[in-house]
Amino acid sequence: MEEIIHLEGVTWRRGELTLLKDIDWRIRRHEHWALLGLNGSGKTTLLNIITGYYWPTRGEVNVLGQQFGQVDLRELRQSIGWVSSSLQEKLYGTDRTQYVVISGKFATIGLYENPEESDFAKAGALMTALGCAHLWDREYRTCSQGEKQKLLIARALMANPKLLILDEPCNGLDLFSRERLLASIEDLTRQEDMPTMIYVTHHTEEILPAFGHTMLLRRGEAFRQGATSDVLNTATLSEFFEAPVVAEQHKDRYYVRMA
Ligand SMILES: Nc1ncnc2c1ncn2[C@@H]1O[C@H](COP(=O)(O)OP(=O)(O)OP(=O)(O)O)[C@@H](O)[C@H]1O
Repeated sequence: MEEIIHLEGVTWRRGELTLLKDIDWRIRRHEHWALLGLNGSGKTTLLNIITGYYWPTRGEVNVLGQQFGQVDLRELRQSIGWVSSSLQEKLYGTDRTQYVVISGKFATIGLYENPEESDFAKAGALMTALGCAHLWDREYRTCSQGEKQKLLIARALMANPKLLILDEPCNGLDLFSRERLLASIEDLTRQEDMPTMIYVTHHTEEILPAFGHTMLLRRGEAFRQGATSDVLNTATLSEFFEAPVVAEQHKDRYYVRMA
């Protein structure tokens, strides 16, 4: 399966409102994408379409080679990891972090199955890869926001997803926690057997070089999409934000300021 996502003409209406309009999007395997848009631009709505929680009013949705309408969505969702802050609130604060991670294999909040030796080994390896192995026996509630995000990514990877959605993972992080989390994500993208990733954000500077493609979403429309280096420039972003901005490149990342 070479295509991870293939959307054609996806439109989603709610009453009088058109919240997504004619979205075409094609993501190939191992092609990591950034999805950039301001508040209310439709990012979460689009993710809900991809994960089958919303049904498009019009258009075709094919995810992981499966055409929606002919697929068991619960089964498909087992191959998609969606890391978002809303999950953080649902987890049990008193659980040890190792169980928070391992329970990702079973997609449960709390661990009710007997994990195997290999599950502990895998959780340990993932936590090491994300730089949070030292938290192994800690209560989840005692971890910082940045640490929790790393644990949630490890948790999502326990299920061997083919698609990993990182939904604004740096929200609420200070500059240094953010950079530590981004460095861990960058490390992951370099490892073999990692899923194709979609990184959702409001901020261009969070888009790592590994996210070689970017879609700009504005008022439910795909304003521009393509190679990140072609999309994140002063002219395109000024038009996109409808405000004069300057995009500056520093170490293969793009920083935007008001002109
Ligand atoms: N079920 C719904 N019914 C009506 N309107 C909705 C529904 N879900 C989302 N919206 C509206 O659709 C628009 C896009 O919302 P969405 O949450 O997808 O944006 P977003 O890009 O994820 O925003 P943010 O960055 O703030 O999370 C918003 O105006 C929102 O109020």
